[in-house]
Amino acid sequence: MIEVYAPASIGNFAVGFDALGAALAPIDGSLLGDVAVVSAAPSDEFVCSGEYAHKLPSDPSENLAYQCLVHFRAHVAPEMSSVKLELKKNLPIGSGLGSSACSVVATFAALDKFADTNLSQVELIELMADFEAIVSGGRHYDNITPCYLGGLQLTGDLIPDKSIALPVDENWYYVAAFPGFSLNTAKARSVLPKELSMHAGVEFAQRLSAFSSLLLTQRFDDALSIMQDDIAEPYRAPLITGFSEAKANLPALGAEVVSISGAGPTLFTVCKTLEAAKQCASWLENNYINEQGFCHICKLDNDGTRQLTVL
Ligand SMILES: Nc1ncnc2c1ncn2[C@@H]1O[C@H](COP(=O)(O)OP(=O)(O)OP(=O)(O)O)[C@@H](O)[C@H]1O
Ligand SMILES: N[C@@H](CCO)C(=O)O
Repeated sequence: MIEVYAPASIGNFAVGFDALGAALAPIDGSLLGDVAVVSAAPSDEFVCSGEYAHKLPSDPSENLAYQCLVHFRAHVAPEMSSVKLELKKNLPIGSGLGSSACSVVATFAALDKFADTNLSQVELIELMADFEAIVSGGRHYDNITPCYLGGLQLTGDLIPDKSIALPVDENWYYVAAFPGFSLNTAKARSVLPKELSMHAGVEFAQRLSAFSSLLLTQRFDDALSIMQDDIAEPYRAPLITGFSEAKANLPALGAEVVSISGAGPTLFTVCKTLEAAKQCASWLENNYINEQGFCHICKLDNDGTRQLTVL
């Protein structure tokens, strides 16, 4: 039996729309992500379990994880024996935490291990991106690659090996708050302008390249000073109840950055101290999340997708 865990991720990471993503690890040691379990079976079987399984279509053919199994058998490992695939759906749907990416990455990584196909990093990333695009309203790598590789990833189709890891200040904390309602990624992409002005495009390129260079030269405070989302946030903030209020209140509590995680509605902050992170988490728990929501103080998950057990 192969059991693989795939962590939640923050797509865009404020300055890198569709181009930056960061994997999250709650500091309390809990796992924030999906798990795929693959084991030999007399015939193919799919089970979806976990806290959010009931939010997914009951028909296996509509579940991305099962679709990955069908594709893998047809196009990657036709000789693979029959398997039981269990997806433990531990991330909320439409959360802004890379939920569909977690299911896809965990499933393909588990199948690659089980079938001993030893796909390359690029082969796996391309497979994963193909499937995540089915439901996300566009092909983007900024959940897939941080989820798979861990850390903060500068990622895209034109990038060598599809992704480059960037360093961050290891002292940074990330508070991720899922408010308890969903926002469909495809809907959140539909409200974005189809084109950028020359000025906006140049400024986006300047901001992203400067941010990346400042991280690579360990100028972390300077990187934080330009970490803002001028591309998606202005159009998506109105879709997220409470976001503007959080953005107005959290800096006074020590949030260096407040931005939308991926396509939302989860928001995240970057804090330099644990005390500031705790203050922000407390405010968010009292003002941003409902009874279905949650808030985690995190560090980056530098391990990415990994096996939990091999039996
Ligand atoms: N295993 C799966 N995990 C997540 N979504 C799935 C899965 N299988 C099918 N879906 C469908 O894909 C769509 C996911 O849409 P969307 O991309 O908005 O959310 P998400 O990927 O779950 O969240 P996130 O904003 O964190 O990326 C939903 O309609 C959901 O029903
Ligand atoms: N980068 C994509 C998805 C991130 O989760 C978006 O913002 O639509």
